[in-house]
Amino acid sequence: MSTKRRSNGTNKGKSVKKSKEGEVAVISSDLKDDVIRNGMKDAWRKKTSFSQGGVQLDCDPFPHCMIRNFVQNESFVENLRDELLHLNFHSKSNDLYKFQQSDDLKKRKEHHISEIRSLLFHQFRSWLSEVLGVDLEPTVDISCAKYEHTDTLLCHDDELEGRRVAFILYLVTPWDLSDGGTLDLYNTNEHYEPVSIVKSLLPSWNTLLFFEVSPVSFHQVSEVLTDEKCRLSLSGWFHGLSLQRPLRYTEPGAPRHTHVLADETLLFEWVNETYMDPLYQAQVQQEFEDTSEIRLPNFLQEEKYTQVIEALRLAEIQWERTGPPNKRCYARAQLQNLPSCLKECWDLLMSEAFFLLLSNLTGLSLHALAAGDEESDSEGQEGPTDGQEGQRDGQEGPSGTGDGEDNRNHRDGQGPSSTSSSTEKTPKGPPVCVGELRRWSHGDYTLLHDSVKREFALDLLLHLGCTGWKAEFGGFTSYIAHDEDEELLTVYPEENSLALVYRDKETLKFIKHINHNSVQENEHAAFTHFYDFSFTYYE
Ligand SMILES: O=C(O)CCC(=O)C(=O)O
Ligand SMILES: [Fe+2]
Repeated sequence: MSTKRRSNGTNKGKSVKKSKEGEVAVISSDLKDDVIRNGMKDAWRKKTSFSQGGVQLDCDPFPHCMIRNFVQNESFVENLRDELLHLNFHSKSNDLYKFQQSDDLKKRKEHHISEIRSLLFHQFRSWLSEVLGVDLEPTVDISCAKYEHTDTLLCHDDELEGRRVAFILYLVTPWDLSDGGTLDLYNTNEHYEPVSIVKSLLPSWNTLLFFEVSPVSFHQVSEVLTDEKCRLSLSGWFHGLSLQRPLRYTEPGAPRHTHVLADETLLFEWVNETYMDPLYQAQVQQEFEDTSEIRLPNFLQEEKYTQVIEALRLAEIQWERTGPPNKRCYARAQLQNLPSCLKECWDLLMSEAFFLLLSNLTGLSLHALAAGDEESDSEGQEGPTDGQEGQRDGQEGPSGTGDGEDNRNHRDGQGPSSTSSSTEKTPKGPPVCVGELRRWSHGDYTLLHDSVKREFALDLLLHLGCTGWKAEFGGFTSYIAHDEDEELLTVYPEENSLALVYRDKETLKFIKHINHNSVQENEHAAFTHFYDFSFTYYE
């Protein structure tokens, strides 16, 4: 990446510096034009489209507006870009994003940065306030972001108390669709949940985009695919009275099942006999009780493992895409027409004998015959990885977290079940489980979110078809402590290895976005996706 973009080779030393420092940012003349201002006002009120000069408003799927040549003087923008590139950048990565963020720009004294800050939060804010017919506070909320190869910011709505209008000023060299990094806008369903991308905007030099932050303003920065260019931008929010937010929709939890009565021979046919030895089980249990996690390599017997892999690769499995995209994005096998061998593996994981095996391996009370069942009480157990209290979820695990540090997480922590359930005791019924057979490939992920209950649970992951998979591709399961950025445990895909993790109510998990490296660095097409059986057991 060159920082010398369109630099003027004829200017020299001191004189350049001096003229740079005196350089004033001049806002696009379109924003001083009464016809445009009135046209915009009218269109915004009616939620219709408007286009004149460099200003273009579109209200589908939610109101957003592009202003081309936002700063009139080109050289100012070039110098601003150079100034920004000299800042310190910090790598940011969690469930929702991977990118680099600059030092805080609120108080930076550099000339071009202070100039653009003042232009945005004085001149432009007053134009915006008038056009939108809303009071916008002088609060300065701005940072600089750098997205490079495999960086992304997944589906989110920007909603956070006080944010009223989001803006992004793009400072990119010519950008193509094939470079990735588009700003994708989602439509929403009757529950205000994002459904699919209906518009993709290409970033372009000196173009400012703004949109209203609302319950339906779902968007993402798609993964940057170019490894030659950097997607540089200034972005932030104008603050004002937030729009009314409807109650967040709570998904119905996937139904949980008690064990199925299956012939015990299933267990002996399928599971590596090492794990059937009571002495070995006792050792595993000891380790699990100490660490709340364990990996059991070569879990399926060789013959069964080979059959499963063949079925996964060759058989006709009906995969359905999961959503909504602000929560999850991967393929899930439909159970109705699962090939018999996979159905058998599924039955194994749900069988009474398997519940007993898990009890013996973990010391949890998943079966009446498990030792110590009477006195064991999940509420009293040390949590998996951090020993804190409280998490319960109804679906695949995660619950919301705040990211107070930089406000990029865009979750409000106000899900209907986010606080109340953490101290409640769950009435005990028989042990139950819920499971999925999933396929993971480029672009897939799960995100932390607020709308799930928190509870103690045993997670089981059996990875298949992932030989050659690298951590840098993503696709690993990350366990984190609620309300903290601290990573507690990472489960990397390992071939035919069973991972067991006992989590408490405060432990959340997500699957890291699978990036472009998974396609680019894999010579073997077979490695571009992998599978897992993902089950959760509740005492
Ligand atoms: O850079 C963009 O196009 C959008 C950035 C964004 O959505 C955010 O920072 O919240
Ligand atoms: Fe955003």
